[in-house]
Amino acid sequence: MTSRHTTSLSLTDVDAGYGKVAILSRLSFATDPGGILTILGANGSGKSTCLKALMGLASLTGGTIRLGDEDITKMPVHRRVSLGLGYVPQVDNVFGDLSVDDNLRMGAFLHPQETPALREQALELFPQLKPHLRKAARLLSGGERRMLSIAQTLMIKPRILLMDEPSSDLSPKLVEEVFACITDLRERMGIPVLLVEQNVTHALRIADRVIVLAEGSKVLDRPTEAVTLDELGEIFLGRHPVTAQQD
Ligand SMILES: Nc1ncnc2c1ncn2[C@@H]1O[C@H](COP(=O)(O)OP(=O)(O)OP(=O)(O)O)[C@@H](O)[C@H]1O
Repeated sequence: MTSRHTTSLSLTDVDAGYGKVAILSRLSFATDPGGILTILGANGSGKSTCLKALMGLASLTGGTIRLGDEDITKMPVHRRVSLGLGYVPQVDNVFGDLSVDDNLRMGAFLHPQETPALREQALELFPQLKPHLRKAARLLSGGERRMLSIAQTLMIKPRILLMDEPSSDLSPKLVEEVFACITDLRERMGIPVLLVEQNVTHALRIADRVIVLAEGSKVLDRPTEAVTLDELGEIFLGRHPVTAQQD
């Protein structure tokens, strides 16, 4: 693991939402260097909003966000990206009419001289893309497009990856493949991952730590081995006492 990836991304007492609609309430946590932290919660609990707040895509009405020692609370999205926040949104962000290769090359806009090396590294992690390099991205399968979306984000040399439901709308086989890729990129590149997921079983299998949100607030924050599926089920159904501390 390189020192690039030891940076922590942290939120302190963050209130955020959309215009006047408040969604997140006094949310605080920090990522662990090189680990996979998963954010779980029922539909509408604020998981995606949390990633959007970190990227500057939701409105913050309170609190601070830091990347390492740097206060990024008021930074525009493009500066957060240039500092190394890699965001893979839930909806594919690939350019359908461009070839797979051009999509990858465009991802390297921050490091144009390093395009060939970054491209090679991305294709090593996602060999499934190699036979399709000349194909328009819209012709890829859902799973291949998801992989291209992750590979394209890797081209910015992220210090941390924020992934919003990478398994959504994929067949069970493709879900396995995407999760294997996430584990692989953590192991081979040491990039910390903040993973929002609906697929609780898979997320628990690969994550080092789990945060659960309910109605925009953190109600659980623990190492994965200290979390049970029964307990999560109770929280999702709203029948569990609030235990926000990391214990
Ligand atoms: N652009 C928006 N404007 C207003 N409200 C929004 C907007 N986007 C999301 N919301 C609302 O914010 C709340 C939290 O949504 P969010 O997408 O963060 O939840 P989530 O936990 O990721 O849900 P899911 O698992 O269903 O994707 C929901 O009530 C949603 O309707």
